[in-house]
Amino acid sequence: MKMKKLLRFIPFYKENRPISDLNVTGISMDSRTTEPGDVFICMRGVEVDGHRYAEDAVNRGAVVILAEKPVDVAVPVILVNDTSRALAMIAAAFYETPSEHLRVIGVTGTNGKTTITYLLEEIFRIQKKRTGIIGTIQVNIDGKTFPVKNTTPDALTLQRYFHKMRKARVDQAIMEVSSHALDQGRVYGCDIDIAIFTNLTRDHLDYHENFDDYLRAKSLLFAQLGNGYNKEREKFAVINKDSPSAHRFIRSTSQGLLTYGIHEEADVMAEDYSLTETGTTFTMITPVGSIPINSPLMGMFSIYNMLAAAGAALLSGVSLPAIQQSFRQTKGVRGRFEPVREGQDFGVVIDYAHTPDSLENVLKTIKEICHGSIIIVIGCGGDRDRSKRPLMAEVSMEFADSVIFTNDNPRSEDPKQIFRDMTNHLKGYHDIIEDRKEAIQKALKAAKKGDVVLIAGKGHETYQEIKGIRHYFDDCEIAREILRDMKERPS
Ligand SMILES: CC(=O)N[C@H]1[C@@H](OP(=O)(O)OP(=O)(O)OC[C@H]2O[C@@H](n3ccc(=O)[nH]c3=O)[C@H](O)[C@@H]2O)O[C@H](CO)[C@@H](O)[C@@H]1O[C@H](C)C(=O)N[C@@H](C)C(=O)N[C@H](CCC(=O)O)C(=O)O
Ligand SMILES: Nc1ncnc2c1ncn2[C@@H]1O[C@H](COP(=O)(O)OP(=O)(O)OP(=O)(O)O)[C@@H](O)[C@H]1O
Ligand SMILES: N[C@H](CCC[C@H](N)C(=O)O)C(=O)O
Ligand SMILES: [Mg+2]
Repeated sequence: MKMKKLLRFIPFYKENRPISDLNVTGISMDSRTTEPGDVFICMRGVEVDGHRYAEDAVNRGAVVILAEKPVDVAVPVILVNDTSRALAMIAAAFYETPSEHLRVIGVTGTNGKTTITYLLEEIFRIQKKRTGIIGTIQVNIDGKTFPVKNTTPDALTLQRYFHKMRKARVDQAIMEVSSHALDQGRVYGCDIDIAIFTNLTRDHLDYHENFDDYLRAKSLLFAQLGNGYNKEREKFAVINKDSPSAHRFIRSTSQGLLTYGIHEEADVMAEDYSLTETGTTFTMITPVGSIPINSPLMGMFSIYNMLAAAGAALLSGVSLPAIQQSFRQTKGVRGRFEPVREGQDFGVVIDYAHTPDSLENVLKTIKEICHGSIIIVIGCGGDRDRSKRPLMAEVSMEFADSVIFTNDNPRSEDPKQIFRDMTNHLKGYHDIIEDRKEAIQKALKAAKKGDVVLIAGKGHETYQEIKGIRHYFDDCEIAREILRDMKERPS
């Protein structure tokens, strides 16, 4: 493709040499994987500055460099104000602005993104639509899966996936949009039709300067709504009206608005709800009528997730009975309040709660259904927000009867430091067992009839990252193994 053609998507640039006929065959943002014929884009990263690698990229065959400041290389250099935005626009252009031709729903917020994307996927599948999902667990394009490194991929990978979706004739794309992604402009070149906001509570304050900065990043999704190429379809923001930050998100967008909630007056609401051991029931009130909902999903937070999904589905033209059917049939999402049943007489739940708020929600839900004691196994991830560690520990101590702190993904950190951050200020009794398998074993062996063991923090993850190495580890599989073993060899 002609470089000039790609540059048409960038409002302002300056070249140090004429590039009139220059052809590029690919885009690269990493000198380690640059290929001959690529345009190399220098990104200012969190760890290093990509401008340093311009020469390496040229040595690997890059034919032109896009940068924010002059770099001394033997090929033409194009200067732009912001390479993150330029990457997003050029990647979209290179793949023929694929999101413009897809219907795209983007979900942001601290908790509930993955769950809502899967609820929506189930709804659209019942409608016989071809779906594409991009998120924490994996990318899934009409049944074909791809592993992921980030919840929201970098701009180049993202556009490549949208392109794949177009080729697979996907009707509906559904993606999670993280605050890191918004801050780094990963979704800048995306044409999003419906943007959902779930909630905003404490997380990622290692990356964002403070809570307001975190909120500002999240609200970019709504500020950008309608900036895409497709001006024919109306765009909508779907906002949780019960969130204390709702008004900030509502104010950020000039597009259509649909609100949902339980306590505040909203367009889509839940009334007469009841939370039981087998799920939730409520009446869903919407602008097109009311309908009873009966779902195996547990807890108040699940009602919010269903309202958000229902709001976006209604805006996409799905009927109320189809939404009702989907919520009734849903199997839930891997690692989200996932029960493990091996015939034992106590409950075991695997859950991805890794923020103080999600942990509190899950524990409160268990408290409502558990007649015995609650035993929790939990840790906090390394190289992530330290400020949430004491809060997660406090929530565990407040709601559980027995607490075992253990490793999550320590990453590059010393696990002992993570435990100190979690427990230094605690007064009550708790166990610390570094080895996660041993911790799970202790919890399961201690459980009595009617108790519930919550194994929190890692959900669907099938690895444990220790000092840069990912070791195979699956909470659900380990719990099953131990439970079967306990059945065969009762003590
Ligand atoms: C902290 C963070 O967000 N890091 C992300 C960021 O990497 P970075 O800025 O650190 O990159 P860098 O290493 O400094 O390199 C800068 C540039 O130089 C280039 N480079 C570097 C070295 C070299 O030899 N040659 C070269 O060209 C790099 O390719 C890059 O373009 O940009 C990369 C590409 O987009 C991301 O993959 C990477 O995510 C890392 C893996 C990560 O762990 N991110 C987490 C914190 C994250 O983003 N999480 C969110 C949300 C999680 C949630 O759901 O709660 C997510 O969306 O996943
Ligand atoms: N609406 C909600 N409000 C609060 N907590 C929730 C909500 N939905 C789910 N949770 C809790 O948060 C955990 C993570 O849920 P989910 O994976 O859907 O969130 P996410 O926003 O995708 O998280 P991540 O930022 O890691 O991608 C769940 O295991 C559950 O404990
Ligand atoms: N996507 C989140 C997941 C955290 C999950 C938890 N298991 C951890 O490793 O901290 C993050 O990268 O912050
Ligand atoms: Mg997620």
